[in-house]
Amino acid sequence: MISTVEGRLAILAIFPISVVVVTALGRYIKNRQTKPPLPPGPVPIPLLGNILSINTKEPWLTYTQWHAVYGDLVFARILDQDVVVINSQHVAQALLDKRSGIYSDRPFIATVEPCGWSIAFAFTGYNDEWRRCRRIFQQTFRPDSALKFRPMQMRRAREMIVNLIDDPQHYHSHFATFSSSVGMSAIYDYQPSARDDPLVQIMENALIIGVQMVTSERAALLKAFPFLLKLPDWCWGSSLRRDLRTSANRMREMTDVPFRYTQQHMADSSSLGQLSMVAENLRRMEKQDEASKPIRCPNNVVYHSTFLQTTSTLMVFALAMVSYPDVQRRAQAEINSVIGRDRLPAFEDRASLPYVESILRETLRWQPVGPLGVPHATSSDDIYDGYFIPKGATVIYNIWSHTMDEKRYPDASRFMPERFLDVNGALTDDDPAGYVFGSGRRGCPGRYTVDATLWSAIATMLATVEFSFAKDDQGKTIDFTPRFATGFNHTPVVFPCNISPRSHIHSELVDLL
Ligand code: HEM
Repeated sequence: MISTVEGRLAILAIFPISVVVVTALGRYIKNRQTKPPLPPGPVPIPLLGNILSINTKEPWLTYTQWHAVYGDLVFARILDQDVVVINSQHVAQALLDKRSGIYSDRPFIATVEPCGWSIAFAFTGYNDEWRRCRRIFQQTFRPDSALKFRPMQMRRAREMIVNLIDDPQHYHSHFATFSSSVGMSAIYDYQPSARDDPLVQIMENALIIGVQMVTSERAALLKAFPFLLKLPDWCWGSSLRRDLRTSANRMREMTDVPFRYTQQHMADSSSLGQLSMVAENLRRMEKQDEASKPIRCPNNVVYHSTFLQTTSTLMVFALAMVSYPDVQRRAQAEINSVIGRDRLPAFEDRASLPYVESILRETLRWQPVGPLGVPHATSSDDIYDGYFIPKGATVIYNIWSHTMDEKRYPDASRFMPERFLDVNGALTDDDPAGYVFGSGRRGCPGRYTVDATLWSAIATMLATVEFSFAKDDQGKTIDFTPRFATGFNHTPVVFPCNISPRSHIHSELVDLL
């Protein structure tokens, strides 16, 4: 009898359980039927996802291999994070540009806050704070407004030549001084000294460590194992925490010191600060009585971008000139025939120097300094080309895969500016600026400024100096294999290089620089 009652209870219990199971099963089947599949990609392993198959030092190489196997849109997992890799310019335009309302957020990067980069608006989510910062930035750096920097950019480029001729061995340092002096002038109206400037050093020290910390792969590690932030200094594995702390302190210094400089100099002189971004905005805010926070936020990233990206691009240029002397000779011949030898290139000559222009394009393509740009994130679910892209996915734009696309750029690992010229020597429509600066609403707002900065430096260097392989004490060429520092940036490590003034650059001309 008892067993019959239990049996009836069991039958009664089975009913609600079956309802739950059937409903869940129904939902699962419905989801499978209504939700399209995720984009193709490598099979993840439990908990770790695909992290073990990613080259964490140069992830763009892995993503480019995936491109060959899975196509233009690849889905992967880094630990518990959904990741979508965009491998074609066409897909980047379709998603980052045309659907920018969905694709303009930034992912949570666990290292950004602890390493002091949260004030950099490049990492801010797609929100009102970002809009405010971006507006401030655009007011100073939009194409027509950026024109005002041109005389300063050219002046700085010529100063760099004097340094290069004077002290060629430290060419990297002169590139860095040039890049930061353009940035410091544009942001703070600060004029760094030609060498060992204290503010430039503060900036360099802060960035060098920060860029290693904010890569998606390192951030995923901290997100998955947040206890790494709590480890005591003596414990194995605490180096991440120590590096983050050092970075945060240096970032604070890097934000405050030059900002105070501009405030001080605006107070001392009414003429100073007229052209810089901070000064322009301080003035605007004095009138509008706004809080000062939005002024500060874009500064760090401008430092980062002008300093690291510009310096890295000039390093790529120097590497190309040493490795491909024919290219250098052809560019110098163009400059000689268009400008002559008695004066230096000016922005007005730009349109008449297509080969120099093609060198700038090839420099951006050959070794892109930001091969993965800055990651985006989706703010809602999306369906593209029959594939489901979930809300909250990190979206990585793999710029490297375009630059190395053998169909578009045959012999892609070779530095070949001619690929951007047609049979008549005129520039083609293919300009890597269309992808190396990212895409959509978060695309690089500094691109017009940096385009002029790079052109002024490259054209002036080609007109005045000669890059060649360095020689040892016995006069033998020092051969080397290029090495690259990686992290957020991809930048050539300093290599042996000889820089000498071109034969017609005599001392009087140098004095005129
Ligand atoms: C060769 C030099 C440079 C390269 C290759 C470069 C490239 C990029 C890329 C790929 C992005 C991410 C775009 C995206 O999310 O889709 C970016 C963002 C950004 N860049 Fe640049 N950049 C360079 C120089 C500069 C300069 C000189 C400035 C400042 C004057 C600058 C300011 C910024 C800012 C503020 C952002 C963040 C935009 C946002 O999140 O809304 N960049 N840059």
